[in-house]
Amino acid sequence: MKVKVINKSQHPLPAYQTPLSAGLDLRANLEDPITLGPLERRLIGTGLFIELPEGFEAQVRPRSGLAFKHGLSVLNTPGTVDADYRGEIKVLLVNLSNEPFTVQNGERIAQMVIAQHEQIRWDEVEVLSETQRGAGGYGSTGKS
Ligand SMILES: O=c1ccn([C@H]2C[C@H](O)[C@@H](COP(=O)(O)OP(=O)(O)OP(=O)(O)O)O2)c(=O)[nH]1
Ligand SMILES: [Mg+2]
Repeated sequence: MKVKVINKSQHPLPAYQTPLSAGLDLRANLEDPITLGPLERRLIGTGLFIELPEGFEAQVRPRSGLAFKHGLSVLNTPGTVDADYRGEIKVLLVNLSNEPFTVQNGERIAQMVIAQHEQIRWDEVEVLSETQRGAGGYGSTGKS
């Protein structure tokens, strides 16, 4: 599927790193490096603007390597980029470690997965169907 994109960043377009990758790595588009202290969060621009077809969203997710090695995550993961959004795609990065982390210009800080979704119409009723689970949740089925 083709997706319209405007690239105002200093970097190449996000690319799939392997043939079957789901995520396109997003690069920080910065004038200067940004240091995130412990528990600090920053909205980091990518310089990218996209036009998704109706029925699609882009999900902004953490990279597991950065999470594992440096405690870096995406605070609102999965971030939701709506198909009618025309602003810059941004990444809400958070440092969940005890050490400061410096984001360099061009660093791959998150990944974006394009996903299909439904829009619903409500069918408001008084009763829902009965199921084995019923209202059980939060560990109701036990551990083993
Ligand atoms: O990680 C993200 C999440 C959102 N957005 C952009 C695209 C999205 O369409 C818009 C609004 O996001 P969301 O609906 O999550 O935020 P909100 O707090 O509900 O704001 P709004 O009232 O503008 O919908 O912000 C990003 O660029 N990156
Ligand atoms: Mg919203």
